Amino acid sequence: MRDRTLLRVEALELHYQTRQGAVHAVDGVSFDLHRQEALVVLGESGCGKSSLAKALMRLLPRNVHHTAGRVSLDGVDVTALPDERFRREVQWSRMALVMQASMNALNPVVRVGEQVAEPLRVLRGWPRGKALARAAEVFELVGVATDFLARYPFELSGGMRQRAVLAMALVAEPALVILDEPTSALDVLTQASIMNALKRVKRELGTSFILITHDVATSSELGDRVALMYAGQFVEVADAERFFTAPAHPYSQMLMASVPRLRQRARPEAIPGEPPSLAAPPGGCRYAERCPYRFARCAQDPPAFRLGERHRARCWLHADDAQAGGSA
Ligand SMILES: Nc1ncnc2c1ncn2[C@@H]1O[C@H](COP(=O)(O)OP(=O)(O)OP(=O)(O)O)[C@@H](O)[C@H]1O
Repeated sequence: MRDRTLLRVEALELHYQTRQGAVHAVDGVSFDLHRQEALVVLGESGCGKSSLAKALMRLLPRNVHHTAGRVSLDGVDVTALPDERFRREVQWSRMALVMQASMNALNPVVRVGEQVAEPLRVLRGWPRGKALARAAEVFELVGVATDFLARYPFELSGGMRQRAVLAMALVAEPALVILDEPTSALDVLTQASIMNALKRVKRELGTSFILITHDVATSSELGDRVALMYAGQFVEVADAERFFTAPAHPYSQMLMASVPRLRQRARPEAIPGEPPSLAAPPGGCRYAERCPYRFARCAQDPPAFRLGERHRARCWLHADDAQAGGSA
């Protein structure tokens, strides 16, 4: 039987060089992603979500200070591949990224259909007609009428442009698509309809997704699993249902309490304080400063304790509940 695990990430690090010193944007992130599974990476602005996407895709800016860790796709360690092979065999063809605000990055003078078909021409060398025919199919899958293929980006609404960008990422049928804030610039109805289109893609093409967002409502739409990121680290990874109903980490609990609900008497709570600077992250637990349960042990860096099947929380409060196999 084929292994269910599509992606395995172990101790991934990405630090940037800045005038203030090294910024620890991704600092020891580990997780697994199964085939046809959607993992939501949730976190406040600046916690390192986009950097994680860039590290996975190896789209690194020039001021990288240090990278480390291991990324395996389909059981193959892709971190070991030289850049040229990674670009040829992995980037975009097996693992694609829809970057933040990419709907504004479509080429204004090229018809949308040509742009959606381009990955097939470049990556697979398909002739124009065949690539356009496939682009039309993917267009329909993400909810765009095929006559839009002949239009220019300025003739499309924001929602349609975002779907075109999704179609471009999906057209070569990568096993994994990373979506960085794919709907944050759109109105709620358009957001909902794009989320529905993504669910259809997941079902029909069997694609796995990593959905990056700061919005809890968006995350609950598509996510099978949730990873909560704080100051460059994953503080909790759990099944979505577990995360939304019984989160284990104090930060996850505060985050859930800060989400306004329709039938709620008590006012949603804001989380006091601010995340630490990633240029000088504190030793010990990075959330300790803001945590109401802080105790002496939090001065040491907590490992990710294993609380159940594929459930981990990086918090000393769970040291005693951790299952055999302990931290990981
Ligand atoms: N090229 C870079 N050089 C230096 N620092 C960077 C660079 N890119 C990002 N950072 C810093 O790294 C940290 C993480 O940034 P990142 O964009 O990954 O966070 P994010 O969670 O995606 O935030 P947002 O939701 O606002 O996009 C921030 O402190 C940011 O200022």
